[in-house]
Amino acid sequence: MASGGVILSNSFSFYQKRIVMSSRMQEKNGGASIPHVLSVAGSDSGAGAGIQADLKACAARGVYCSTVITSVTAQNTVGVQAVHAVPEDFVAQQLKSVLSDMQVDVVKTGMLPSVGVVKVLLQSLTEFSVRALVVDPVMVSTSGDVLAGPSILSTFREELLPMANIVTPNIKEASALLGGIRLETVADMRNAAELLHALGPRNVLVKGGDLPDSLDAVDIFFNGEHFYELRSSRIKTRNTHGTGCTLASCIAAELAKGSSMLTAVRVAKRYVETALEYSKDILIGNGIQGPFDHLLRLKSGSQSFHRKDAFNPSDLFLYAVTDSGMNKKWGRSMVDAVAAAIQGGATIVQLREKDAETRDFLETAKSCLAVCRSHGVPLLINDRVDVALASDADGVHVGQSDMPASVARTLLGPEKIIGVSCKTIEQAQQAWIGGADYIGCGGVYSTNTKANNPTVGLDGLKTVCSASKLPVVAIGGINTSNAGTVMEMGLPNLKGVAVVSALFDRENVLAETKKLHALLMEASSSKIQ
Ligand SMILES: Cc1ncc(COP(=O)(O)OP(=O)(O)O)c(N)n1
Ligand SMILES: Cc1nc(C(=O)O)sc1CCOP(=O)(O)O
Ligand SMILES: [Mg+2]
Repeated sequence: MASGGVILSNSFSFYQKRIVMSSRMQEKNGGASIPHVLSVAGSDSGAGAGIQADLKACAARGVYCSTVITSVTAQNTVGVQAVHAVPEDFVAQQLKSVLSDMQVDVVKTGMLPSVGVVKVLLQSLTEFSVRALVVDPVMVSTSGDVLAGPSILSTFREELLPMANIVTPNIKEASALLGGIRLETVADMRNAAELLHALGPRNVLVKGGDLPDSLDAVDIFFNGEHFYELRSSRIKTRNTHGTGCTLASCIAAELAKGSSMLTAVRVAKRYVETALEYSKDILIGNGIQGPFDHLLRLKSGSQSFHRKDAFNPSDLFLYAVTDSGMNKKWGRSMVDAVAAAIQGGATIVQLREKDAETRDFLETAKSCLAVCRSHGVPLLINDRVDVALASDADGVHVGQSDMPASVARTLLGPEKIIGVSCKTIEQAQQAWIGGADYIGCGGVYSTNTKANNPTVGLDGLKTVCSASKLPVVAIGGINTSNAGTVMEMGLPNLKGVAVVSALFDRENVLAETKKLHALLMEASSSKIQ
């Protein structure tokens, strides 16, 4: 790991490269790589927090979790009765055993009970590279018991935080890390986030759950450039033991899957909120603070947790955008057209129904969603956030004159996919700030499908791709004669092409999609060589 932390890019190239690099080994072993978090934390015998919470949170998010135990606590819903620190050289041995054998994507830290343990961890991170370090600076348990003494503060400040991609203190921890400053308002939290950021972590999340007099739980996320006030409703429950560990583990899990930092934080907050709501009435233990149930999705049947988890940018590879006029012209239903495109190799579908009545659009969306879900292909809705919400589609695509991405994000929540059309660097930057997952850039060539659409050309595409912090899909006049040219340019962040007429203004959607898919595969393999 480079000093100053691991650069966690918003592009997924490192992750994808790692998969490619390890694929030979997997082929040999006949297996597939899965995202991997290593939790370096203490054990909680009551299993609400610590290593046990981390294991459950990662399992719930579909990520493998290995563990290095720094301390064993005798603990229940009443409090911490005893702490037994694991000897530092044995912590070092555990780190070596895991990191020398397994490809860990993200390390997440919890209870680090001594300066020696922090040093051992830092030493391991210089020897074995990982993609990101998530630091939950655990100092005091939710029951008020001290888990790491004041002697450790300077090591946290001077050595651990500069290595972190994100640090996630609550109000008390932020205050302790900053020499005991008072944190009583959201403005104080912003100030604390800025001061903590100056210590070196790339991102800071100050958790305001303990802030007095607020109806919502407000957390401040600061990435060194922008502040985000992330609000979630305060759930009335005694079952909040382990929320900090769970949030940090979930952030680590989402990062391991390839999410951007802001998306990881948003998804993690939503997951914790949902888990608290789901478990608010369960009764475990007789103390004042109980654990919650991390594995709700195994029981709830909730659709939102069954969707393929985070957005995968490689889904943009062959993006089929429908047009009802074209399908009518060729005498087929929207569902048949979508099914044929998926069979031909489309990796994501957008319903672009400009003239549909709302009720018809909703019914079509539900039918198409059933087809898409059965093939694991995401379905997005063009323009209509209401239809996306009502149909439980996987997200929306919005343009510059549609609903802003930030508003769509608020309405749809962190787990849905949001795409934004961008022709300029400024629009791409705004899409990223607004919480979009990808951008569509065009018209690359002139098109008859969208009236009065300015063409940006290959140069405009190159400019936007080079500056974008988000994955890009090219659109506009793309067909089997020019898709190869677009992809062979090897533009940064360009993940694929979006097409309307080249698939749907044709007699045989299946054959045309297959042709385009084969061509894209060829173009991307020639790009790798
Ligand atoms: C993938 C993708 N990129 C761009 C667009 C265009 O969206 P917008 O600018 O909102 O124009 P309309 O499609 O609404 O006419 C898109 N739909 N998909
Ligand atoms: C819907 C859309 N958006 C564009 C943009 O430039 O943002 S171009 C376009 C139409 C693309 O259709 P075809 O593949 O038939 O050219
Ligand atoms: Mg639009």
